[in-house]
Amino acid sequence: MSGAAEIQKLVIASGNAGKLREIRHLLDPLGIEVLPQSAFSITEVEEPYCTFVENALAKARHASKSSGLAALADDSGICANALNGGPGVYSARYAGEPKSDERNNQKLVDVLRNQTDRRAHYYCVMVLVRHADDPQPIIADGAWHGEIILEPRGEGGFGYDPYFFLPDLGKTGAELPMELKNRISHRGKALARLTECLKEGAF
Ligand SMILES: O=c1nc[nH]c2c1ncn2[C@H]1C[C@H](O)[C@@H](COP(=O)(O)OP(=O)(O)OP(=O)(O)O)O1
Ligand SMILES: [Mg+2]
Repeated sequence: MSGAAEIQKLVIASGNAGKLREIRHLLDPLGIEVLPQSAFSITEVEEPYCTFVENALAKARHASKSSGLAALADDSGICANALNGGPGVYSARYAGEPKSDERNNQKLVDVLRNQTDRRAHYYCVMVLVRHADDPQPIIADGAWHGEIILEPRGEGGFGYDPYFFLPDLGKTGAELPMELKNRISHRGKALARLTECLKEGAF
């Protein structure tokens, strides 16, 4: 059975409005009907693992089980060189609970203020399961390299974007139109790779 090629309806296993906007835009051309997990009152699941891929798989399985649909999850984060890749998988709750982009950003800036190396990359793993116990999840990843600046710039994007500076573009992630961000971002790359796997009909 070439299940993936036949996916017509998908739940996005995320409660993050910024991610949902970007993923919807990326999936639009594929003609797949996309529903947010909020449409099924799906609760947030624990993300207890120390790898992005394990957390993404947990989110995808949970959303698929609760909705009865194929599910696509995104686990992502910002990884700073000076922090040995931190906050990484812990990016969403870097400054503790409840999650707050503002406090996360402030903490990252404070921690990196006296570092000379402020290079960082975003990393994203996307996982697609056809059903909760799918033994062949499709897994794809992507990275996006830049550096952390100490003053925010731009109103777009979400999360760490106002502090994530792209030297080649002379702009932060929050200063890019979503179309451009999606072409070059960790999420855009991961979803492009995932789409390739779908087209190949790898299973
Ligand atoms: O393009 C991005 N632009 C800005 N910030 C970003 C990006 N991509 C990931 N990030 C940050 C946001 C959050 O602090 C963490 C993701 O954490 P992560 O657990 O994957 O997502 P989340 O908890 O916000 O929503 P959910 O788990 O329901 O998908 O990395
Ligand atoms: Mg999360």
